[in-house]
Amino acid sequence: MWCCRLSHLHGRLQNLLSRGVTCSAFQQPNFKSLFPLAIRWHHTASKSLNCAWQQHEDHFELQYANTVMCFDYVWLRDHCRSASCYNSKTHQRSLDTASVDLCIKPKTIRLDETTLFFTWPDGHVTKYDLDWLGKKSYEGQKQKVIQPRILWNAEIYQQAQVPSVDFQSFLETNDGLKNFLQNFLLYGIAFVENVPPTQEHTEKLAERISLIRETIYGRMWYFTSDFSRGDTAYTKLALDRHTDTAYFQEPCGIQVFHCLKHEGTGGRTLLVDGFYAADQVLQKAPEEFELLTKVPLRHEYIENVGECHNHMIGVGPVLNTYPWNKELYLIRYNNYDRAVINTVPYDVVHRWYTAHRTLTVELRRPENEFWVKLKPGRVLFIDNWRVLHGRESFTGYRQLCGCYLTRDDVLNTARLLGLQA
Ligand SMILES: C[N+](C)(C)CCCC[C@H](N)C(=O)O
Ligand SMILES: O=C(O)CCC(=O)C(=O)O
Ligand SMILES: [Fe+2]
Repeated sequence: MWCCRLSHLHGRLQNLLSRGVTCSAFQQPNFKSLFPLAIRWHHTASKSLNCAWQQHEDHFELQYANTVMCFDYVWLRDHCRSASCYNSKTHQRSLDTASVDLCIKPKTIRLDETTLFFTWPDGHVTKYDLDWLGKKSYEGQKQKVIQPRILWNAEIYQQAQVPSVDFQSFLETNDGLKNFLQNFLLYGIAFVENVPPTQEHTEKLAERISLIRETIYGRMWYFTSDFSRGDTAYTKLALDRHTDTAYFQEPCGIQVFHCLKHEGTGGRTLLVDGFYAADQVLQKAPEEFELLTKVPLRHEYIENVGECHNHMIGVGPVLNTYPWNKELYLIRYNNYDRAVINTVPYDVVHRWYTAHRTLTVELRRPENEFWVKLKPGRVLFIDNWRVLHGRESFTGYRQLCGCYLTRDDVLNTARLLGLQA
């Protein structure tokens, strides 16, 4: 067959899938499938368009803009943007995909300028713009850059001199908000300055970019070292680097911290870019990185203090990557809240501990630690899916307020401002 430029993963997927549902027509060799239309290439008249296509037995192949793309026929029918298949006002599919014959093939295919026309056996016509197919295809999106990020250690972050955004400009201008979000997306942390040191003003900030995620800790939280809750956060003890709410099925996306008062010593905040550390693991020990993406873990929060009774459990690997491009999108790292491991046998457990140690060594390198003293007026936003936080032990009276944000809504705001998120 001509179209052999399938990625490894894709190849394996296809093997797997071909053992599942296949169309009987493909299994019985007939004259047509022995002599597919492979030799009959269709070229566009204009050389400048640089487009060629051919109709294979089980897929449509398109060469356009220096990319070879292979499309499944059901996919081509399913993504039809005609008025009866797709509501362009709501951007929702109207077509019932289950009504599409899984063995569907177009009756005819025609290219006119930059539009491909597929006529289906029932006479329905689907039009595709070549650029649209180029952008939306598997092969096209594989080439697309992943979320732009600047992975950092303390030196990289400090040298970058990332500016903080002023409270007023954050609240009142789209540019202020956009700059803030751009930095937040790039580094996973961002600061707002000159915020009046009250819970109400902190809440206003949060609401400017997102919905506040209410949790067992409340909507806005306000805490001191009074052990009002059954967690070390509510003490004066040091806290090693961690991500919060690893014990939720979906850990909180963003954490907001505003230190309203501290009369005492210590209490500095530690920040570590988890993606930078994970990337070091990927470079040095790729099979350990892989294992950290594979072994599912439980994290657990059990609380019985005063009126507070909670038992939360979240399941997922330490490193979460997208299966199609291996991009890391979430790290769950909380050694305090990690529950009993019993999801894999003992030999895998041992390899997992080795991999976890490698990651921990990276996370603990002093050069990866960025320390800041939170002060009244300076609000810190942390991407809790990427950047770990911790704190130094402290003395005296210390008041912190803040909240969690829903990640979807922060990204929504970023996209509406024209940012890639
Ligand atoms: C105080 N505040 C509400 C911010 C967090 C409390 C959560 C602490 C928990 N061990 C965790 O890491 O998720
Ligand atoms: O007290 C601090 O600075 C942070 C404590 C903490 O980790 C948390 O509240 O999530
Ligand atoms: Fe925390």
